[in-house]
Amino acid sequence: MKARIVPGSFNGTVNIPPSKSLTQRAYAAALLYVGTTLIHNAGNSADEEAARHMIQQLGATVTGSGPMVVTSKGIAPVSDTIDCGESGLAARLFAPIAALHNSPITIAGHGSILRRPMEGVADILPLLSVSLQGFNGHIPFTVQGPMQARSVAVHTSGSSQLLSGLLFALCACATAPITITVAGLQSKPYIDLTLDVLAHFGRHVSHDNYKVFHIDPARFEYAAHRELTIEADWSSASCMLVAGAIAGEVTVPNLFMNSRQADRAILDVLRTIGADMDITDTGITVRRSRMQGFEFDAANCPDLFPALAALASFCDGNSQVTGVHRLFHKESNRVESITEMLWRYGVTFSVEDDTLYIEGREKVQYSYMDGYKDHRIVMAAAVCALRAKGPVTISCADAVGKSYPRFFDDMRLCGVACELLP
Ligand SMILES: O=C(O)C1=C[C@@H](OP(=O)(O)O)[C@@H](O)[C@H](O)C1
Ligand SMILES: C=C(OP(=O)(O)O)C(=O)O
Repeated sequence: MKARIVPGSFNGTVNIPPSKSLTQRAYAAALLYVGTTLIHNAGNSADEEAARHMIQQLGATVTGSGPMVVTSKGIAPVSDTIDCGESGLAARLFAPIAALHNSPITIAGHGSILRRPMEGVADILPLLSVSLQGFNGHIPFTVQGPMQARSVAVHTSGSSQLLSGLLFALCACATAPITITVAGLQSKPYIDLTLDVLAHFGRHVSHDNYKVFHIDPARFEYAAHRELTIEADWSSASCMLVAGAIAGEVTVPNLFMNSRQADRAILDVLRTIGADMDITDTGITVRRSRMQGFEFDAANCPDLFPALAALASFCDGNSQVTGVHRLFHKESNRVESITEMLWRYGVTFSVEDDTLYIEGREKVQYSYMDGYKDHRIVMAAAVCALRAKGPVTISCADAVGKSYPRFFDDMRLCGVACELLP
């Protein structure tokens, strides 16, 4: 599917969907801890639905059309394959979790996840007595436990997601104190989210400055009342806030300002560049204004890169976004997809070492955009289109379903003339 967007103003109120990172973690926790868990405001993007199906394949019952009611007796697989869809987090979260069980379970998926490296899996899981079959560095592969909890050392420079999976799995099977020693951790806020969800379920894990994580079952508490509400998604919000900042006025009522989500950092960027912004009890409003070029290190919030590239394209002067090395193994190679987007829009940019340099301008060229089958590229390209010199067509527009299925509906609600074409 393609999206054809006519440039124009973006004005309105947008209710941002639930955080997919938190929804996926909530499903993992609800599976692991025996009993019933109520998840309010769970998201329904493709990645969240993949996580929901995975816990069902691992034996949980999920019912409910409002709050999700998850009932679990622990891991009791009803299938020998669990399917992560295209979700990197679901693959890396549920591979160690599936390995808690003694039957062979294959982690399958489709699309871009088949190319994304599953770094650490072959180094770590066998040390925990998990056997691996058919592992060639990528999905699909088969794990067979039961995992034996032991202290391990993990190198995580590519992705933090396997560490999240290990934290969930080791908290579920540790019977004595153990440690996970971590080198090269990036995307630290995502580990904070993991620790927050574990703590919500009574599994308190401490760490020494993200280098050594201490899991001590003596510190665990029984979480009798298990209910949690998923915050709105700052990653999805970042695109809408940038759209307001460059093309009109947007109000987002449902964001949690003290969130620990990585992409809440968009707020710091908007403040730094002098965006016209009000934050009140009822939400955050951002209006189009002149904004200064900025310098920002996005290594810990890599999903912000596409939206930041869109924002920088309309700031005065030059901007620098560091952390390019975090972009190679996402749904697309985002160094390639972001720079191609900038190039097609006629924006002057360069990549030097780990930094993307962008020179802002008043308007961008209109063009045919390759969405790279990557939700964040499609959304960033759609936002830039608001300030193009003519209509823009973006391929693979349906990719937005991975995190923000209503993205184009919300654009239309904000007055954007946007057509979806086969
Ligand atoms: O744990 C998570 O929810 C995520 C962690 C990040 O990945 P990396 O740890 O691979 O950077 C992020 O890019 C991804 O979209 C979601
Ligand atoms: C990279 C992303 O997700 P994941 O790694 O979970 O597929 C993303 O949402 O941008």
